[in-house]
Amino acid sequence: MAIIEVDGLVKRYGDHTAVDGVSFAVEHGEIFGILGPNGAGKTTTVECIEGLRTRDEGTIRVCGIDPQRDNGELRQMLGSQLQESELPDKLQVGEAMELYSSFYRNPADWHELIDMLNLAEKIDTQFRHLSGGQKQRLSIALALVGNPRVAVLDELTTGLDPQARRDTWDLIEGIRDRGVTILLVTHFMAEAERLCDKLAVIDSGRLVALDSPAGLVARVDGRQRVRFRPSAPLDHAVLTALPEVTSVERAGGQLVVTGRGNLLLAVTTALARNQVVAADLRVEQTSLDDAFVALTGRPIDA
Ligand SMILES: Nc1ncnc2c1ncn2[C@@H]1O[C@H](COP(=O)(O)OP(=O)(O)OP(=O)(O)O)[C@@H](O)[C@H]1O
Repeated sequence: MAIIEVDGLVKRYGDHTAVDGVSFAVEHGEIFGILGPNGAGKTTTVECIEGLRTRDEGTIRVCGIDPQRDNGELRQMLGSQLQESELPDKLQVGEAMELYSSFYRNPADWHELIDMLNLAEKIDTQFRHLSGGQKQRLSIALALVGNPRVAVLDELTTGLDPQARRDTWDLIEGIRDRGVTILLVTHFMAEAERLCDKLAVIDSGRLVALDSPAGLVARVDGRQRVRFRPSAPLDHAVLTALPEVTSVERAGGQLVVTGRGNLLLAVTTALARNQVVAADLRVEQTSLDDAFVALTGRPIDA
């Protein structure tokens, strides 16, 4: 059963159409990712879902509620991650949890949440003295304190170091296991691939694909990359002439050959014929990054 339904969403800022006819449905219990480059319209989309922005066209339902019509009821169902600037510097962790609990009819046991998020030792610590990772964990705790059916997490792991990011991913999976549906905004491929059951890929305000990470990769499957360091200068035409090869690029001292079929055999045979040895040879399979490039024509961070 769909817990969030977005149909033909349009949002304009003056002459600029930030979201241009986006439609998707999020099923109960999913981790649903909205993936796209900076400025694609991801935050605008989720803020329309959260009832924080007024849409220009289309319909939205969250647990059957129109966010624009019944915002009070929506607040009881939906937990939003706070932006860092929204908490006063001197507010202590325990005080923040107590305050936010008071906003809800049926709050969670915040002490239990604080334990789960590994913040028990920080209950008396002021917000300004928390590390980046601790602030993120507190913002997740605050998003969950109302016992929401849906949690919206926007750029959750931006600014975290790799270990804190992986810890946060484990945490998100734990929250989903408690039955909370998660709407996750991200521009990290690894995060999308690791966490999301389904992804809406948004580019320039439009939905360009709606699929599981594996489904997106499968669309461009069959494409491979062979990467190596040639032992001697090599005319690229030797490789581009091969029917298996679609492109040859230089990356530092390496050559990156993209293609299909038995690419490895074709490339190594051509190199041997030209008395070139391939050092540090690696074969890379298609990733979500490749799928994104195939869908939008450019890498996500371009
Ligand atoms: N309040 C606003 N007024 C005018 N333009 C806005 C406003 N908010 C966003 N925009 C513009 O709308 C477009 C979409 O912005 P949005 O923040 O939704 O993108 P995003 O995909 O979340 O980007 P990011 O990853 O950088 O946060 C951008 O071009 C942005 O500059």
